[in-house]
Amino acid sequence: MIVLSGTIGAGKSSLATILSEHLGTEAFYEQVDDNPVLPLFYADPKKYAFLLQIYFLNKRFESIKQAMSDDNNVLDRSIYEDSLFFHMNADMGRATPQEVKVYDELLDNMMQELPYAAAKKAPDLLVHIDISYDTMIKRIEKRGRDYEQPEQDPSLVEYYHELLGRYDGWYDNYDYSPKMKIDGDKYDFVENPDDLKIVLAQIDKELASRGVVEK
Ligand SMILES: Nc1ncnc2c1ncn2[C@@H]1O[C@H](COP(=O)(O)OP(=O)(O)OP(=O)(O)O)[C@@H](O)[C@H]1O
Ligand SMILES: Nc1nc(=O)c2ncn([C@H]3C[C@H](O)[C@@H](CO)O3)c2[nH]1
Repeated sequence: MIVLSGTIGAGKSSLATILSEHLGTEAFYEQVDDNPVLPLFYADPKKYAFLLQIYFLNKRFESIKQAMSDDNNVLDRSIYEDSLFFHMNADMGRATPQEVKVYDELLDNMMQELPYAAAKKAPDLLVHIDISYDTMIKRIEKRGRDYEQPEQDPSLVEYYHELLGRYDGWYDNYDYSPKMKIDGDKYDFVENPDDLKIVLAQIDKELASRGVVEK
């Protein structure tokens, strides 16, 4: 299983579709537009941060179990990033220490079950899409989900800066599997076919060097 990581609007869903088609495998997506808790969270983060987190954790576990059935299936965000989001929100006062404790213990418990439930514990490769704040905002505007727009809620400017800052340290410390970075500012793999070729070649090279066989 290949896992994509990156901040909001980095292009994970787009790359998951492209990469799974390229490899002839299946993509597994984070539930967003049909997620009933997400709009509630953006409207009242303090009230809904914990519920949203449990929702994502449950869905992610389900996706991982399915995606792990093939080496080259593509998952469009890692379970470790869910934890990053939650701890950031908790540090912003949107979850109590008790909620954090319950979440961390539940996550730990679920991770211990993964090798049995999914036959494997870690992804074969993590592909991190790295983007700047400006790119992030452009993509969020392009996609146009109301509740994500800083124009509607100016406090999101700080939220997004904080999130991006945490992602840098997160990627540097990530050591659950082999990892690689894609420059999402430089390569417009959604609209530019030449850029897409370069990005796919970078991933193919990494997969080959890791001995993950292409279909
Ligand atoms: N490399 C790219 N070049 C140009 N546009 C892009 C690129 N990547 C993504 N986009 C556009 O940015 C928007 C967000 O992309 P996408 O939904 O793939 O992001 P995501 O990382 O899955 O976001 P989220 O974490 O919020 O689910 C979409 O409109 C998409 O078409
Ligand atoms: N609070 C919180 N915790 C998560 O684990 C999490 N994962 C994703 N998201 C939000 C970001 C995008 O708006 C949208 C799509 O990625 O969902 C999250 N929000």
